Parts: sequence; C-alpha cells; structure tokens
Amino acid sequence: MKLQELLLPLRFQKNTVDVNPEVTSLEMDSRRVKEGTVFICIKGYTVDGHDFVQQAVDKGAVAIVAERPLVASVPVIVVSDTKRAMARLACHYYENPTENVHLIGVTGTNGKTTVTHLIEKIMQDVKRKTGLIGTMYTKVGARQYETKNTTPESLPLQQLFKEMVDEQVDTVMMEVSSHALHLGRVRGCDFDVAVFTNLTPDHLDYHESMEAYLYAKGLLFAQLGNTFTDKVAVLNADDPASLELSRLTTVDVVTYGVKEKADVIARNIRITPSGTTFDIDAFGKKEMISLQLIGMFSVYNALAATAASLVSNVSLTQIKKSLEQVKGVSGRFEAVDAGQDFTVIVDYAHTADSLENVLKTVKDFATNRIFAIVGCGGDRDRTKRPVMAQIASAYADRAIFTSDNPRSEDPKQIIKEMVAGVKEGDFEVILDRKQAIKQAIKEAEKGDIIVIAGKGHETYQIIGGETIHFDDREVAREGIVERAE
Ligand SMILES: CC(=O)N[C@H]1[C@@H](OP(=O)(O)OP(=O)(O)OC[C@H]2O[C@@H](n3ccc(=O)[nH]c3=O)[C@H](O)[C@@H]2O)O[C@H](CO)[C@@H](O)[C@@H]1O[C@H](C)C(=O)N[C@@H](C)C(=O)N[C@H](CCC(=O)O)C(=O)O
Ligand SMILES: Nc1ncnc2c1ncn2[C@@H]1O[C@H](COP(=O)(O)OP(=O)(O)OP(=O)(O)O)[C@@H](O)[C@H]1O
Ligand SMILES: N[C@H](CCC[C@H](N)C(=O)O)C(=O)O
Ligand SMILES: [Mg+2]
Repeated sequence: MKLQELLLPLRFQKNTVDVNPEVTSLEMDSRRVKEGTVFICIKGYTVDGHDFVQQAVDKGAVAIVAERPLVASVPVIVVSDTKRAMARLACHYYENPTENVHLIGVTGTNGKTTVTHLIEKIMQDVKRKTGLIGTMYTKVGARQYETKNTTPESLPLQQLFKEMVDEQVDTVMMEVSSHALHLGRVRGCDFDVAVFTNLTPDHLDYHESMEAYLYAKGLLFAQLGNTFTDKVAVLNADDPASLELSRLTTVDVVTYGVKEKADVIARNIRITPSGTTFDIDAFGKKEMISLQLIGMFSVYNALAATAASLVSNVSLTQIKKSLEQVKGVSGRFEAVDAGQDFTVIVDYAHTADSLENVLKTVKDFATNRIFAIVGCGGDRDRTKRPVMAQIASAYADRAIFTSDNPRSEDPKQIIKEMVAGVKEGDFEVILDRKQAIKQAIKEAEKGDIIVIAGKGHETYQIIGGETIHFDDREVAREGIVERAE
C-alpha cells in the first residue's frame, strides 16, 4: 500500500504529505522497524515512543505518526491521538479483517478464558475453522502463539485478524479485558457477539472504582452499535451489572442465568465431585447436560457458552454434545494426580470472587481438611489482598500465604497487606511458593484437599525484573513423588 492511500482514514491530520513511498509494514515499536515501515509513536506508561523516532528513521521508516511536530528526514504526520490513529490505520492497512470473521468477544471479571475455550470446542465440533485470542495463547487454526497481554494492542491485534482471514479462519473467540477496552485496543473490531460473564472487584489499581470498571466493560456492548443489526449481546441475568450493559446497546440482548428470568436457563443443578448435571431450557428447547466440570461457576460458564453458540447458529443438541466432552481448561480447577490418596487442585483464582467460588465448591465435598495456598500478584490491585486472605482463612483448615508474582514489590509487604484482616493463628506464611506447596503436600493426610490458587496455567514466576520457570502443577507432582520416597 502507498503512504497516501494508507493515510486516507486520517481525515483530520494536521499536515499534508507530498511523497508517496510504498509502505511495507506498520510498527509501534522502533525495534521492529524495517525498510518501508510507518512508525507510530505511542506515549506509554514506561517510555515515550516519540523518543525513538531517530532510531526508527535509521532503520528505514518512511513516515512517522506522532502527537507533536518532530524533526525528521521523513514525513511526520501529526494527529491528536496516536493510539486512536493506530487502530484506524491498522484496520485500513489490514483491510478490516474482522468484517470477514464471526467475532465473539467475551468480557467480565472471571470466566473469560474458560468461556472462550468452551465456545471454541463447540465451534470446532461443527467444523468451523477457529481462532482464539486470550490469556493463555493466541491460536490461528492449528498454529499457536505465546501472548503477553490477554487482549493485544490494536496494531498486533489487527495483524493477527488479517492472518486469521488469510488462513480461512471463520469464527474467532476473543477475551476482551477491561484494560483493552479502556485503552482502545479493540477499536475497529467488528464484534458479532459480545458476552458478559460477571463483575466483581479486580483491577481497581487501574480503574479506581467499580463504576469505572463497569464503564470499561460497557464499552464492548456500546461497540456493538446503536442500530438494529444481527449482532447480539449475551448477558448474565443474575449479575446486576447486566442491566446497565443492556442499556448501552440497541442490538438484541439474550440472557442466561440460574436465579432470574432468562432466555437460557439452568434448573435442577446437581453438583458432585466428578461433575455437574443440569436441565437447560434455551428459548423453550430443553436438554439435560452432564458436564465433567464442577462448581456453580461452571454452570454459568456453560450457559454463557451455550447462549453465545446458539446465537451463532449452533443447535442445542450439538452444544450439549460438545460441552459434555470438555474435560477442563488448563490451570482451571486442574487436578494433579500422581497416585496420592489426597486431592491436589491447581486453579487460576486470583480474585476474591473466584477464590471464594473454588473454595466453596471444594468445601461442599470435603470429607477431610482443606489446605489453601494463596498469594497475591505484585503491581496489581492491592484492595483484593486482605479480602482474598480472609476468604482463604475462612474456608480452609490450613491457609498458607505465599508469593504469587511479586513483580517489583517486596513479597513480604504483599503478605503484610494480605494478613491485615486475618486473626493471628488462622494462617501460616511460607514466602517461597515451592516450599509452601511442598510443605502442604508433606503434611497432607488421606482425603485432604489442597487448593493451590492464583497461577493456574502459568509456567513462570515474576520476581523483581526476573521471570523464572515455575509451574504449580510440576512442583506439586514433584512434592508428591518426594513424599512417597
Ligand atoms: C499498563 C499497560 O497496559 N501497559 C501496556 C503498555 O505498556 P507501556 O505503556 O508500559 O509501554 P512502554 O514500554 O511505555 O512503551 C511505549 C511505546 O514505546 C515503544 N517503544 C518502547 C521501547 C523502544 O525501544 N522502542 C519503542 O518504540 C513501545 O513499543 C510502545 O509503543 O503497552 C504494551 C504494549 O501494548 C503492553 O504490553 C503493556 O501491558 C503490560 C505488559 C501489562 O501488564 N498490562 C496489563 C495491566 C494488562 O493490560 N492486562 C490485561 C488483562 C487484565 C485481566 O486479566 O483482565 C490484558 O489485556 O493483558
Ligand atoms: N463464571 C465464573 N465466576 C466466578 N469465578 C469463575 C468463573 N469462571 C471461572 N472462575 C474462577 O476464576 C478463575 C479464572 O478463570 P478464567 O481464567 O476463565 O477467567 P478470566 O476471566 O479469563 O481471568 P483473567 O482476567 O485473568 O484472564 C478460575 O480458575 C476459577 O477459579
Ligand atoms: N490477568 C491477571 C492475571 C493475574 C494472575 C496472577 N498470578 C497475578 O500475577 O496477579 C492480571 O494481570 O492481573
Ligand atoms: Mg483470561
């Protein structure tokens, strides 16, 4: 694409460009610039992309998009907001790829990864070619990439969608984080279905209030548009936030739930240690579903996936068949079984609500003691720390507080904030995560349940600026083997 053609969507840029070189790529990172790149300067939280213009030019940039006039030997296109311009340019450059796929966005505090995977299974079983974007990885058909963010920045995101279209992917499930919505990463995405799971406290370091957090989530539903189209908002009837979300869009709303009136509803829920069974009524069509997943939250996730798939033209019979085959999602209520006579569960619960859900589920079946190994991430919402600690000590017989990903924070300080509201004697602190896990395993007796919360599928631990290999499941397995020796 030629530079002047690329710039067509930026109708309100402040200057004209009289050269017209071929543009070979768009980049927001100067380190990736090549001959023919248009470099977009983003003012970040850590550094300012405007400081890397010379480096970009030296590496072959043919134009710069910036928020202020800069001295450079190539044209500098000044716009008022480079992030907004970046999304616009990316969509134009990659030919609005999301218009050519069925895009299902999933937002909410908990359950996004699980719900996207449930929908993925359903879609693959009806032979759709799928793409998936989320916390654990990005998938383009059978190809899988590592991801840094749950929802990528607009430029890499549109590039990914373009790759999906080129690979004939027709259906994409995408986790849409509140950060992404607030930071404009999904501008230009043509969502067909937007799913809401739930809203409970998290990320208040970033959003500062629950109202602001809800507002950010609401942007996904506002983005569905204000005219009648085929798009659908799928909302959780049992979560009070849904009312506000339904006001933000004109498109059809489909609800799911257990308690309130809903279009897709579960009744006669029976939860056992090996699975969850319920009767589903979806717009009057009825089936009985037997999940291999357990817990009330799994019913909600299954209902969300069912509603999203129904509005994507998959039959209830087919949905039932697919859901019943799902064994679980990596790091979500994942059992570590190395032949021991007690249970070890690794779960990604890193919010108060998810931790409570998981511990409540475990408590319902516990015949012996419950151990909860819990930590809180550094450089993240501090308000959840004392609440998570209180929940762990309330539900568990042995609450062991340890390090999650301390990042730049002092792990001892994180634990100090956690234990602030917990009675002395109701918890134990073992700062080193490996030691904490192994200690619990060493002490476990027949029938005990050990819940290792917070890191789920993660295969690393971030301590200071360093990322080391760490996998709760591996450590637990190691502990079980050592104990048997
Ligand atoms: C707070 C936040 O969201 N930060 C995101 C932001 O980083 P940043 O602002 O620090 O970027 P920066 O390092 O200052 O760089 C600014 C610009 O300079 C450029 N640069 C930088 C260096 C250089 O040599 N040359 C250069 O051009 C960079 O490419 C960038 O364009 O932009 C980066 C690139 O898009 C993101 O990866 C990064 O996410 C960080 C890793 C992060 O931890 N984000 C979290 C809070 C987040 O977004 N989480 C949500 C999920 C939450 C949930 O679970 O619900 C998510 O969607 O991931
Ligand atoms: N519907 C739900 N309601 C409450 N808790 C849930 C729900 N689904 C899953 N959980 C809990 O939350 C944890 C995280 O689930 P999941 O990874 O699916 O959520 P997520 O929204 O993708 O999280 P993240 O924002 O970190 O990407 C699970 O390990 C489980 O403990
Ligand atoms: N997406 C979440 C993941 C938290 C996982 C937990 N292990 C932590 O590091 O706090 C976040 O970035 O807040
Ligand atoms: Mg996720």
